[in-house]
Amino acid sequence: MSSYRTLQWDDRTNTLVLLDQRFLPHRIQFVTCGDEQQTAEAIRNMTIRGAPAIGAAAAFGLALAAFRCTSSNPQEIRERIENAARQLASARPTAVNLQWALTRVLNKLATAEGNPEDLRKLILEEAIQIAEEDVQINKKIGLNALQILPEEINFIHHCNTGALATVDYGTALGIIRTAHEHGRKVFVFVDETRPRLQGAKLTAWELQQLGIPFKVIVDGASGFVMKRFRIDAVVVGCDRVAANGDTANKIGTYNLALAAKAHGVPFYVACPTSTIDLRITSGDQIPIEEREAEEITHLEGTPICPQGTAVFNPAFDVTPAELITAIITENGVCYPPFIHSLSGVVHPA
Ligand SMILES: CSC[C@H]1O[C@H](OP(=O)(O)O)[C@H](O)[C@@H]1O
Repeated sequence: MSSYRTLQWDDRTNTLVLLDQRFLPHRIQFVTCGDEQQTAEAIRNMTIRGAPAIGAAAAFGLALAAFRCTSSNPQEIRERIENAARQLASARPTAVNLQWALTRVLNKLATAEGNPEDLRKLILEEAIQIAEEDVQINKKIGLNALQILPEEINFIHHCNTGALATVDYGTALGIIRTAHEHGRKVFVFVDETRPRLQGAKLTAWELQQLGIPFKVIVDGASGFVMKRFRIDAVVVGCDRVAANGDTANKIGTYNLALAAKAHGVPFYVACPTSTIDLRITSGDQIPIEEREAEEITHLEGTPICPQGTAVFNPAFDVTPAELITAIITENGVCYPPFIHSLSGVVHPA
């Protein structure tokens, strides 16, 4: 059984078991996905969320499609998997890791031969490989960040980018964890991150378990925190980085970057190179997911707005490259001009 922090493949039943993040931190419960449709719905409703995590889940969703296809005709299995990839890719549009993981599995399938059992095994092995690599990549991101962080660091962090947003260990929260584990004196101001409160619910839960001191703040307090306290760095994750360094991340990141610029606080983006999309030249080309109004008008199911209130609920925003100090990847730290430094880490020599 391949078991990780956010997901595991049950090889007795050939199903995908997800830690249901919608009920954390107060309820630990799981969702079992039996096919690609259930996996796509789990990604869309944020049972599992976080760019690298949904990429890995989508890859396992293709394995589910292969195992649920009982045809003995290899071509029919290929068709089922290709249809499954389209269904999974449509679950959430912003995080490029979804497309990246699906494309990686499809490319593997394109050159494969063999009977249906061979194809099922190959796809599952590729999904497991993607998951295993993600954990190692996150640890490398953390180690690369150490070279640019001081001995004592007060962070502001946005959303959740820890083990729960990845297969394990985390990206931006992985940097915070690595600094802590390497003896740096770390403190974190945790943006609660409206409307889904990934910071207040998930990041707080992870930091408590890691024994890292923190305080939760409302998103709008970050500027005042930079004015009132010594903040050494803002560190965030991301969902898609354009070739010029413009970065899509959880809504509120752009405001945070503006406040950091105004206060001269370094603003770091952490990401695996799979989140860098060199196919697009700028952040204007990044699709921004809009989610349902209830995420804003309700809190834990209780209405907080007058009935019929209209909302604008983009799940992400785009931080322009000029507000970003550095982008920290598993292959190194990228500084402006990102148009050159990013291609160096995506295609290392
Ligand atoms: C490891 S980066 C995770 C990234 O994904 C989050 O979005 P969501 O919770 O909607 O999946 C957020 O943008 C994080 O920065």
